[in-house]
Amino acid sequence: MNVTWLYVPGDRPERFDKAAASGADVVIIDLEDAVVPARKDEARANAVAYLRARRDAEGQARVHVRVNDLATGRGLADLEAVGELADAVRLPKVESAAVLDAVSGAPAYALLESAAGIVAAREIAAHPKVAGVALGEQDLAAELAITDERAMDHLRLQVVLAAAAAGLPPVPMAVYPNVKDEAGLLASCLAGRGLGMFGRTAIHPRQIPVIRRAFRPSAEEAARAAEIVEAAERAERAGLGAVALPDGRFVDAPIVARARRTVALASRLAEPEG
Ligand SMILES: CC(C)(COP(=O)(O)OP(=O)(O)OC[C@H]1O[C@@H](n2cnc3c(N)ncnc32)[C@H](O)[C@@H]1OP(=O)(O)O)[C@@H](O)C(=O)NCCC(=O)NCCSC(=O)C[C@H](O)C(=O)O
Ligand SMILES: [Mg+2]
Repeated sequence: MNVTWLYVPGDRPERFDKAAASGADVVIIDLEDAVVPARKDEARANAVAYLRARRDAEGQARVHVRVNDLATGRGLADLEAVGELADAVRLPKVESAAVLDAVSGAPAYALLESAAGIVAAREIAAHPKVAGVALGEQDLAAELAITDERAMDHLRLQVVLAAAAAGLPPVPMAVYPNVKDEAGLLASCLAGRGLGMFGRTAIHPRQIPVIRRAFRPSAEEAARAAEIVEAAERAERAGLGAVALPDGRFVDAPIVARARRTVALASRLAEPEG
């Protein structure tokens, strides 16, 4: 399961390899808002050249491309150019499921970045071409004049629900816009984790380890989960579906399922020793 995605502007090809070596699970070459209109053709050509030249190697980051808005000719031309080469495409400013009918080729991730997009989240998430959804919080905050994090939490939860109801993977958090505020990034990731979000897109390589730390179960959480799994296995051998731990905590099927996920995640995100 991916935890970190790193954006790199399509007109900075000298940074593509740095992004791939950053430790991010996925690199997103951006052709949209990080690129000024005058450089968009060049950015698309850079993305195509990079994708054609890359060699799949063990441990290599996957490469996604954020194309321009599919409601524009430029977005459709981006899709035509990179759709068969990228591991996935990210579609900005999706506001209705209808626009997704144009998608072919790589799996598509829909970005909900406007009031209309949030309102249509359920139908967008349920579209068969959609492999996942995420928010675009900078665009949302600008459109809705949001300055209170609690307001953003309401929007996040709507997308979390739409994704879960459609059977999509958990929703990753949107970019944290200050590349020097690591404490703020960590606190924000922990808050998003509490809303059921998982993983985060980054805009700078230094954000990657902070995001991994935030979504890695703590040693205490991992130990508690392992204890639950062991108790469940003992209960199963005794023919019991529900038991209480010595400290009074109740354990049944959904609690065990969650604990198993935590154990697996702790192992997947374990820091290398030394
Ligand atoms: C934010 C940046 C413009 C900062 O760039 P800069 O000031 O040049 O960074 P540094 O001097 O700290 O760079 C240090 C070294 O790190 C490399 N670097 C920096 N950023 C990246 C990157 N993204 N990928 C790869 N490598 C990177 C530099 O090359 C330096 O390396 P070295 O010279 O060897 O020391 C910049 O980080 C940046 O452009 N970030 C990405 C911006 C972007 O793509 N934005 C689009 C996504 S945002 C979004 O999606 C919002 C959403 O739509 C919404 O609505 O919410
Ligand atoms: Mg945006």
